[in-house]
Amino acid sequence: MTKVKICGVRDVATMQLCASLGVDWVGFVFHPASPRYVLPEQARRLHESVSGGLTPSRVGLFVKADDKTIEHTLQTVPLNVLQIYDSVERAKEIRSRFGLPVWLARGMKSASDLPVRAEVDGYVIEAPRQDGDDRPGGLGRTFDWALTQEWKAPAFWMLAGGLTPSNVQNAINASSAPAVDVSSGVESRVGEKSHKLIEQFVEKARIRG
Ligand SMILES: O=C(O)c1ccccc1NCC(=O)[C@H](O)[C@H](O)COP(=O)(O)O
Repeated sequence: MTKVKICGVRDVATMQLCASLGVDWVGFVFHPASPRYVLPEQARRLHESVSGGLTPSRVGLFVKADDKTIEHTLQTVPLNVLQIYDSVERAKEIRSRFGLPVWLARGMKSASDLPVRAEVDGYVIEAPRQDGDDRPGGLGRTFDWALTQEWKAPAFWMLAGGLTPSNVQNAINASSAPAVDVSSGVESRVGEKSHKLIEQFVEKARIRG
């Protein structure tokens, strides 16, 4: 079954919905410029609101964050994975310093942007940045999913960027992605998750193509 990550979770009700649906990962955005930003203390409260049962793994998103920021975050909320918007070298450094799996986000302009060696634990394969973007992800923008169809992925990866309940099945079929990641496509407005859209997305993503 295709795995699902719901990114940009900011409120208890959405966290609890993700847990009840058996979502595989939730993403907390620790990038202050994001409309989905959460403080580490908020993320801890979200985590505590579902702990005890079967809970989604917690992915922390960091954009060019320094060690101090990551350290403070990890002291406040237990994370399972660090999703990094930075260089391969910095991603490796973070992995060895904090001892947690690191996923590196990669924007796809062409198939040559696809990683050929496993430099980190996983890749979030998404749309490329464009001039004027105020953040590196969570922009609801797609790319050509067929780029990954024949790719021999060297490590775990997930497909991200512009996915919605309406296109996620096509996206999985076209890309052969083992996991999908969504934020904007399950929101009623930027930063506000829609429970109905999350339920629809999870259901569609799990249908075998
Ligand atoms: O969501 C943000 O505002 C954000 C800010 C900085 C770095 C990453 C951010 N989001 C990444 C994601 O939510 C997902 O990994 C992915 O890009 C899916 O985004 P979307 O196209 O909105 O579904």
